[in-house]
Amino acid sequence: MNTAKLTDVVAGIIWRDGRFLAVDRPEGKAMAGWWEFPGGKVNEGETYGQALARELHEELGITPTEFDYWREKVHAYEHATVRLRFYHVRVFLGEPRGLEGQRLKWLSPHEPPNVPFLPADEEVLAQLARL
Ligand SMILES: Nc1nc2c([nH]c(=O)n2[C@H]2C[C@H](O)[C@@H](COP(=O)(O)OP(=O)(O)OP(=O)(O)O)O2)c(=O)[nH]1
Ligand SMILES: [Mg+2]
Repeated sequence: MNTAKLTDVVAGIIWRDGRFLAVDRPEGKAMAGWWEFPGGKVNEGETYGQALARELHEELGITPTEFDYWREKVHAYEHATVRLRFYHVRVFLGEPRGLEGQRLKWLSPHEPPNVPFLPADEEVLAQLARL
């Protein structure tokens, strides 16, 4: 694995009433049509927490106020290897909206998602179901 090309990504598992928020990747993005946890690439000079707050604000218009780091997942796609850092977001301000044209779904961790999640997320979903 070429770690020189590792892309740091943060993603939020945003909880409400026992469900978490899934979004799809809109047309025009790499891997459009796949579903994921909201988030994105960490910018230079940013902490992970700052990156998470910025991405959730840009993509959903919410401000996370209580979140905890959960786990990491490294996955090699053809175009890049990503290091995903997942955070449980328990409290946030605002009502999530798909500001980049994403569709939103609140999913139970104990039911099959019935939408195609990005390959890196499959094992993460399986672990969520066991929490
Ligand atoms: N946000 C997010 N990205 C994921 C997940 N699983 C997964 O493999 N990825 C990958 C897809 C992308 O290669 C990368 C995230 O990059 P991105 O394109 O969404 O980054 P971004 O939001 O900063 O978007 P952009 O400004 O670069 O368009 O991580 C996930 O659950 N959430
Ligand atoms: Mg993103």
